[in-house]
Amino acid sequence: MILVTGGAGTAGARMVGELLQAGHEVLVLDNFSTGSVKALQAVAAATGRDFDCVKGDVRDGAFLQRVFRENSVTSVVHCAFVGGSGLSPLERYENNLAGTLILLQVMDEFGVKRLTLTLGDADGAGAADGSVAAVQRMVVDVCAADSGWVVTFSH
Ligand SMILES: O=c1ccn([C@@H]2O[C@H](COP(=O)(O)OP(=O)(O)O[C@H]3O[C@H](CO)[C@H](O)[C@H](O)[C@H]3O)[C@@H](O)[C@H]2O)c(=O)[nH]1
Repeated sequence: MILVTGGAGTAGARMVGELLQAGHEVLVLDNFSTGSVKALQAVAAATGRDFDCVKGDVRDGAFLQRVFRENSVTSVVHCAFVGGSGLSPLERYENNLAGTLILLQVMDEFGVKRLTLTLGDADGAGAADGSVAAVQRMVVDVCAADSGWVVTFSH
C-alpha cells in the first residue's frame, strides 16, 4: 500500500489518480488545511477505484506511528507541502521541513524507506521557498548515510 500525504491537494490528488490507475492500493493522509474531500471524490469517480483516507497531520509523530502500525505501508508519496505568500517563513518551514523530518523518522522506525517527494515545478512557488531546498538537503543527507533509502524527486 502506498501512503500519499497531502493526497487531497492539487498535486496529491493527481498522484492518487495515477497510482490507482496503475493498480496500486492507496491510503491518503491529509490534514485538509487546503485539500478537499471533493478532490478525493473526483479521483474516485474518475478511476472507479476505492481507497481509504485518514485525517491527520504529518507533524504528529504519534498519529503517523499509528498509521504505519495499522496499515501495510510499503512506500510513501509525500505531497503535504505548503507554498504561496499567505504563510510566514516560520509556518512554511514548520509544515515543510518539520513535517518531512517527522515523516522520515517514522518511516525509518518502521523500515519503510521508499519515498517520492512532490516538491513542485522548478520555477514554481515552491522553488523560491528555502524550506523546499532545506527538505531536499535533509533527504540527500539521510540517503548518503543509509543506502537503504530509495528516494525520488517528482513534480
Ligand atoms: O502539514 C500539512 C500541510 C498540507 N497538507 C495538505 O497537503 C496538500 C497540499 O496541497 P495544495 O493543493 O495546497 O498544494 P499543491 O499540491 O497545489 O502545491 C503544494 O505542493 C507543490 C508541490 O507539488 C508546491 O510545493 C506548492 O508550493 C505547494 O503549495 C493539501 O491537501 C493540504 O491539506 C497536509 O496534509 N499537511
